[in-house]
Amino acid sequence: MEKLSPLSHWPVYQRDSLRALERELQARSTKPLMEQAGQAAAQLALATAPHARRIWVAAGPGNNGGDGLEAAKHLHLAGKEVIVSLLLDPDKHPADAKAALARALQAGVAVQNQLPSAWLASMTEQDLCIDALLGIGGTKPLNTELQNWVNAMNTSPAQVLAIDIPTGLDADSGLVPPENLAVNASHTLTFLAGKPGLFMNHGRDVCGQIWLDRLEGGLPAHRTFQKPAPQAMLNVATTRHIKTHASHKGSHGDVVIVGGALGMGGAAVLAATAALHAGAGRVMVSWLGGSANTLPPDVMQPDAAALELERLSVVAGCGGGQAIAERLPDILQRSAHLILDADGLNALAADEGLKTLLRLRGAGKPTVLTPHPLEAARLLGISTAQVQSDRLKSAQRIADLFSCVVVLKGSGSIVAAPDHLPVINTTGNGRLATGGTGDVLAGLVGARMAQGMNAWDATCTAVHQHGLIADQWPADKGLTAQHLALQIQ
Ligand SMILES: NC(=O)C1=CN([C@@H]2O[C@H](COP(=O)(O)OP(=O)(O)OC[C@H]3O[C@@H](n4cnc5c(N)ncnc54)[C@H](O)[C@@H]3O)[C@@H](O)[C@H]2O)[C@@H](O)CC1
Ligand SMILES: Nc1ncnc2c1ncn2[C@@H]1O[C@H](COP(=O)(O)OP(=O)(O)O)[C@@H](O)[C@H]1O
Ligand SMILES: [K+]
Repeated sequence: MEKLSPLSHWPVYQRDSLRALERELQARSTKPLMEQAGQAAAQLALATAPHARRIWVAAGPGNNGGDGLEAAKHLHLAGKEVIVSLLLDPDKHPADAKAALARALQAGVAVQNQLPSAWLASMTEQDLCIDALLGIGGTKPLNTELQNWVNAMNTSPAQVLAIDIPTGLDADSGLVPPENLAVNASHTLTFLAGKPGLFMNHGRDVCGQIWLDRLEGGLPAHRTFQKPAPQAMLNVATTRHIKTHASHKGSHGDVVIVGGALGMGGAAVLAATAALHAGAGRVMVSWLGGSANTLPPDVMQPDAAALELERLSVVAGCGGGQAIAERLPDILQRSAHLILDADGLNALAADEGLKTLLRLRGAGKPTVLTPHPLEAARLLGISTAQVQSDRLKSAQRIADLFSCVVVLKGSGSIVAAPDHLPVINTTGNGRLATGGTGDVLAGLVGARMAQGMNAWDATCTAVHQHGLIADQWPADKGLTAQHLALQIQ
């Protein structure tokens, strides 16, 4: 069993591929997967709620419920006071879950078909609820009974361990539909591989600490098998730019921020500060009508005409307003490396000519696009809700459309590029949802590219580091974009 950490490099599968993986693994495993899953859940329950006296297992009608029944059996045998509430649909009860029910009953587990309300009312914080209602088969809104059971878990003082995914959360999208509700878990033990929904949108809020058991314990040691391809990977190993002794400022690359229209100078300052602290050799701002007297003295302010874009990492669009559109044809054609952010992306979305120029840049002049969901929606000509309902696909579509590296920002940032498996970044949190943190990210990507990283590595590394700084931020100190930029190393 593995605990999710910023370094976890787990494969991530959507529902259909998970089913295929499950079939392949089940066919080769000497031990039924459900038995392994139930045992792992019981083990985690005992480790995370060691003083639990009472354990309530809410079990659903499918195989997720079967996992819960297996766990209940082990916990009962470990001496815990266990009640299983089983929402049974006898006609549809899968064979594995039926067998798990028989084993639990035989072991003496108390199984009933309703909420043990009085018993639940006397649970304490040390006790435990196990959510085995729905797993990856939960695709429809919860019916009233399921909602009542989820409510009982969410209002209990006891901890909640969700099996596979918290009930109510969509495994693929990470969304909880507005008319729905989801289990609010303290821990989630997921099986086989990561599911995209655990790491994005509402998933980040309802999963608590995430754990993975790949259920490979029953594979004969000498047998390997070709797994179906995952849809994404979590994180990638990050690299640091080391400044050698025998280097000078010219060795670490030059970044220019083209941004800061009148009244929006702060965005350019933030991007420049980030690039500076990330260790770029020289950082410049080319103003788009604004100016800021808060610009660090180490940042240069050259004339636009004097910029040698052909040898620069250009971060364009931060606080760019309408003015960026005029500069973009030149920037798109000449910049050595380009990071297009904010109003630069809005200008691109509105102009077919700019889109053509972007496509013409090709691989020789690498480009990174850093849209948030609304900017992504404009680029794709769809709604923000459509982007959020399949963040992996949306990021990949933009990457393929423009042959660029793309970061789709937000809860669970995605990095995508043509011919790459997308990466879901697991660092970062809601404290980043404050004005200007996106400008900081754009400046950081610019610095990493200036320092010689390719666009993919630079972007993955920057997104990871940006989120990690936010995760390590002191709980009693407000996070602002400016202070975030100052923390970059
Ligand atoms: N078959 C196996 O041996 C294994 C199964 N596993 C578990 O099995 C889960 C998937 O099992 P299933 O495919 O049976 O799916 P689930 O157990 O997630 O749910 C399917 C059942 O719930 C019902 N349902 C779905 N949404 C509902 C709603 N809104 N209101 C009322 N009923 C609803 C469906 O009609 C169906 O009966 C995984 O998430 C995982 O927990 C894993 O342990 C791996 C091994
Ligand atoms: N809920 C969240 N969880 C994790 N990261 C977030 C969240 N909200 C925003 N972020 C991150 O904060 C940054 C915000 O960028 P952006 O939306 O462009 O804001 P701005 O334009 O104000 O700089 C992005 O890196 C994004 O991924
Ligand atoms: K569940």
